[in-house]
Amino acid sequence: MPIRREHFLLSLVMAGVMVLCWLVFSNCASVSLNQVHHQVVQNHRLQSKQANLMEPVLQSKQANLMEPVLQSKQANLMEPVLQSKQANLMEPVRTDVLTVTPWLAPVVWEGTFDPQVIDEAFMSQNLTIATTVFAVGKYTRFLRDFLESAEKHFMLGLDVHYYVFTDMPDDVPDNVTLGVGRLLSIVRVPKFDRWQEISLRRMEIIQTAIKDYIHQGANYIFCLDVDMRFHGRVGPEALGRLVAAIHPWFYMYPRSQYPYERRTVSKAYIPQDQGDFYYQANIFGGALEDVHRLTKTCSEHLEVDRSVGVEAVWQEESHLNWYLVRNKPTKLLSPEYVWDDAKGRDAKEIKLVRFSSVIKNKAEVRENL
Ligand SMILES: CC(=O)N[C@H]1[C@@H](OP(=O)(O)OP(=O)(O)OC[C@H]2O[C@@H](n3ccc(=O)[nH]c3=O)[C@H](O)[C@@H]2O)O[C@H](CO)[C@H](O)[C@@H]1O
Ligand SMILES: [Mn+2]
Repeated sequence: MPIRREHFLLSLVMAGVMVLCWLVFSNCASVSLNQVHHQVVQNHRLQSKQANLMEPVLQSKQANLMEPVLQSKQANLMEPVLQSKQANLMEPVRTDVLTVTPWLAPVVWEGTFDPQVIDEAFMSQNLTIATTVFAVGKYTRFLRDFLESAEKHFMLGLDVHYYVFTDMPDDVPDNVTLGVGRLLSIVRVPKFDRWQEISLRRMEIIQTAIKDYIHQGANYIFCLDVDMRFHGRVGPEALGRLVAAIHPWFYMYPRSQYPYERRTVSKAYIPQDQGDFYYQANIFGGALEDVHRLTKTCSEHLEVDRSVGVEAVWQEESHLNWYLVRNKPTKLLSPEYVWDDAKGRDAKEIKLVRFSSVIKNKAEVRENL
């Protein structure tokens, strides 16, 4: 019996050892399973964060990794920057002349603008500038110099469409080389008996032309005399909604001495105490709509004057001045843009003559002198 008892005890100890072993083993297994599970979760988390790795967002930004970082940031240096050369803009360049009107329109003088900044601002806009010029009767002789000098200085880099109004299309020079993007159309017009009539009828013809065909193919229009020559840049700095030029003979005078129409019977009448500047009709322009309104109003007023037998003292120029008292130009051109060769080159405020009237023998070229 004692032997059986020993066997029983031995079996009990072995069973205990086995249970212990099982417990130890099962505990180890569960630890390692937990660890695996944990790793899987961790891996899953990492992968989910990197789900977009296949999209080359970061890589494309770093495509030029071999290039120094600063250079890649400066890649845009090659693009034009609208940067004035003048480091301190608070120092006025011109102190000898008026550069802004009381209604805050700029007056364009040499030094008041940076040609490069202006060109960069306008060149990308694909602008077309319609340009009217009348050459009636003997005035066709001025066309060659006018056109050749315009091709050297007028709105270079922009598209220009010249409209030459003439009674003698055969006298329009056909061998003036026009630059790329520049066109010339000849429009036949009647010749009136008096030079004054030829000059003032331009308002009516221009307003009809803008309405009928010019407005379709242009952004701006300039209306120019033909007995003129370009000597210097007349570029997009001259563009604006309504642009007029200050007459070279009157800019130093007080307004009471301007040669406005002073007879109340004329529609161009301006009282002694009114008016800003005296503008010359040799060059005016602007947006098509604004110049259309100007030429239409002036031609209607010229017609009213005609009906009562009145002709303003300086014909269409008097009516232009009347209109501009009530409709202020948004940009004014200094007399650099409408000089007169008869005034010489001594005026110290004129740093650059850009466009000027040539000296002509009026008795010879005009119809009724
Ligand atoms: C200094 C002076 O006197 N200036 C006045 C004079 O300018 P202008 O002496 O500049 O007038 P102008 O003889 O140049 O005539 C104006 C423009 O009309 C055209 N044209 C004129 C006549 C002609 O037979 N054929 C022809 O084609 C041509 O485009 C010419 O450029 O007359 C203008 C017209 O009223 C203005 O009154 C000006 O202020
Ligand atoms: Mn003229």
